[in-house]
Amino acid sequence: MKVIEIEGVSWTRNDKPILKQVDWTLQAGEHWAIIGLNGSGKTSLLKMITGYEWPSRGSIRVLGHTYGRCEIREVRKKIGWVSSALRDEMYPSDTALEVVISGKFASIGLWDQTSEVDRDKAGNLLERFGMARLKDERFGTLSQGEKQKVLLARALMAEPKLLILDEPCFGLDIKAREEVLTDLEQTGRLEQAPTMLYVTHHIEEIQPVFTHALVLRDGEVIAAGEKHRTLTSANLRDAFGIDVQVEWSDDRPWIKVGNRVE
Ligand SMILES: Nc1ncnc2c1ncn2[C@@H]1O[C@H](COP(=O)(O)OP(=O)(O)OP(=O)(O)O)[C@@H](O)[C@H]1O
Repeated sequence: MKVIEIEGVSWTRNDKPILKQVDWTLQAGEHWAIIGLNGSGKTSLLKMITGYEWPSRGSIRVLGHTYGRCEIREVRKKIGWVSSALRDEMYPSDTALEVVISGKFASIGLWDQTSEVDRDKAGNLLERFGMARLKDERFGTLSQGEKQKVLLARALMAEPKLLILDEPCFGLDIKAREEVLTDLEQTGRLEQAPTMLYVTHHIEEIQPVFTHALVLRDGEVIAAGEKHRTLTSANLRDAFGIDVQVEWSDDRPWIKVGNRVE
């Protein structure tokens, strides 16, 4: 099954081309990383996938629904969203458990009745990420890394088919970052794992569970496919405009930086 099918998508704002003729298919069973510099169009592509922006040209099909011919709000219920920005959007006085439960309703704060089943499920998700002991702590008092784990559990509460991770490790120290990455690795390997889409400009965050990568430069796809074939020194030099060398270690790519390429 195709999870995302993007055909000939271009997006222009104020005469500025932001996405240029993007073609991309993501099949079930694959987990993708989207790589590109600041301003290369990563967030814009995510907005197309979640239907918050509309392409100037081309077609978008997500989880079998063609945008323009479906109820996008229904599709969004199957898409989980985790970003670093979400850390600041939750109510600091809600407990970690309440924040996780709110994922069921895709709401900020808890406004609906919750059941014993919801509380158990949220508790189990926190436990999966080693956070059970913090379930009654106020969200605002948690560390950045703990908040991000709570937000991952929150996204999984609604059992999404597609999980979008938009720079989830932004602002985390190396220990917290590795903990969140380990949780993602574990999530992607679950039997009922959602398809994961990880957006970053730090390629060393691409865990072994990610199978494919799409490299963007100035709104254009310069490489897309199996990660070892796409995350090459040549492609990343092209994408980043500096001399870089990629080295793989334990199936993770690491980057060494040389001189600027003109
Ligand atoms: N709604 C909009 N109107 C006009 N320009 C926009 C709009 N959204 C994005 N852009 C521009 O499109 C380009 C791509 O932005 P986008 O946020 O998609 O990049 P990005 O790869 O996600 O960058 P970052 O890593 O900094 O988040 C940028 O130059 C940005 O200023």
